[in-house]
Amino acid sequence: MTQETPALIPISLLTGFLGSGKTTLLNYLVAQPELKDTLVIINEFGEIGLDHLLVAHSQDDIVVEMSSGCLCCTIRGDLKKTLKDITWRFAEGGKRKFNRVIIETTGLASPIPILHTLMTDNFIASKYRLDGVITTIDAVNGNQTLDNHIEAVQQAAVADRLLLTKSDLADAATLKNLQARLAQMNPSAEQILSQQGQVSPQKLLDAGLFKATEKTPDVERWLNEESYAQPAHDHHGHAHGHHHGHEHDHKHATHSHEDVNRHDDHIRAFCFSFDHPIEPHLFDEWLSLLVGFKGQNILRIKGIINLAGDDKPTVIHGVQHIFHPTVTLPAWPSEDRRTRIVFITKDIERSTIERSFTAFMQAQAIEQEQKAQRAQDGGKPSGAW
Ligand SMILES: Nc1nc2c(ncn2[C@@H]2O[C@H](COP(=O)(O)OP(=O)(O)OP(=O)(O)O)[C@@H](O)[C@H]2O)c(=O)[nH]1
Repeated sequence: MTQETPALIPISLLTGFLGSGKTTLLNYLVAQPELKDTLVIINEFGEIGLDHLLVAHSQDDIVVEMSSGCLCCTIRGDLKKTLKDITWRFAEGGKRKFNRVIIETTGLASPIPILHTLMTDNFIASKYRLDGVITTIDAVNGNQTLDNHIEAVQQAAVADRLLLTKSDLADAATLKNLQARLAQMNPSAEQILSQQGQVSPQKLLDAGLFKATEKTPDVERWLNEESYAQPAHDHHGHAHGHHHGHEHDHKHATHSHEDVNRHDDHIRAFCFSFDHPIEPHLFDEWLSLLVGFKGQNILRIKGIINLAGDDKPTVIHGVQHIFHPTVTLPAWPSEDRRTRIVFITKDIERSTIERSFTAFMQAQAIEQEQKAQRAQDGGKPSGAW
């Protein structure tokens, strides 16, 4: 299924733990000329709409307050309704007044349910596309927050951009430690340092497959598979895996409390490549099985797939068991026709996924051999049965 998505309104999801600088960032961003046509949707938590006032103050006609409480719990209906309403509430003379949306989520929750809503709701998909997830991490308290809150780990793991805030306050060693830790958890997300929310909007926006201004998707940048390590090559037809976050790293973790079982010690980030085209039905079966059994623990999966019988690449993008509708790209972005899939998982080792993939690819090899044999036999019954 081909999707020409550039006309859809990009949505950036802004997440980050309590006090990590989301509002400060938003206040800066909405004042930038590049974002003058941006509508901000803010989740209110608690009775005092401080965030709302702050942002409303800077650009009061573009803020929608979602006041029904925690975005995570009430998201599906509310977010859908809000995204529907704003297309006419913020229109003039039949023309929409915004061309981009930022949703700020509450700092206490995992952004995953929101991602699911954005990826799967038919109405939302007909008008909007997910541009990317921006996660703010407090450079001073980030390490501690990651230690103590699984939500913060989830926020970092699903990010496309990691904005390290308060870098003016952090000492160099703490910052370095945090950066290394985040790179291990989510190698492909670009890390950007900021002070008082100041950051070039271009660094945060257009983080998805499509850019607002260009028709051709930038799949290489989106997948950023190189960040997962250099390919070790073999030609034996199984998956080549590259990974971050193996046991070795635990022992040498730059963490002062060896007894603390850090949430992100459970996170793995790795990449597979596969040289040969894959039979579509086997790929579907493999993915369904994997997601069926392990979906909860797959924080993010992105890939470009070479399906047998199709000269165009297929792009997959999932968060847990929920997948964005498959996109077929108009062409391969380069000469490299390998299937490449990147994973960020919790409590799933690379070897588990590699084994399951290899098993399916062995099934494919057998299937192909049988097909070739049948062709050679000229369709004669084999007599074996
Ligand atoms: N020194 C310094 N302070 C910052 C920076 N960014 C944010 N702050 C301060 O940190 C505090 C929290 O920032 P907010 O922007 O309110 O954080 P938030 O993520 O919106 O917080 P919640 O809405 O509670 O989740 C505020 O007092 C900010 O002024 C920064 O880069 N440097």
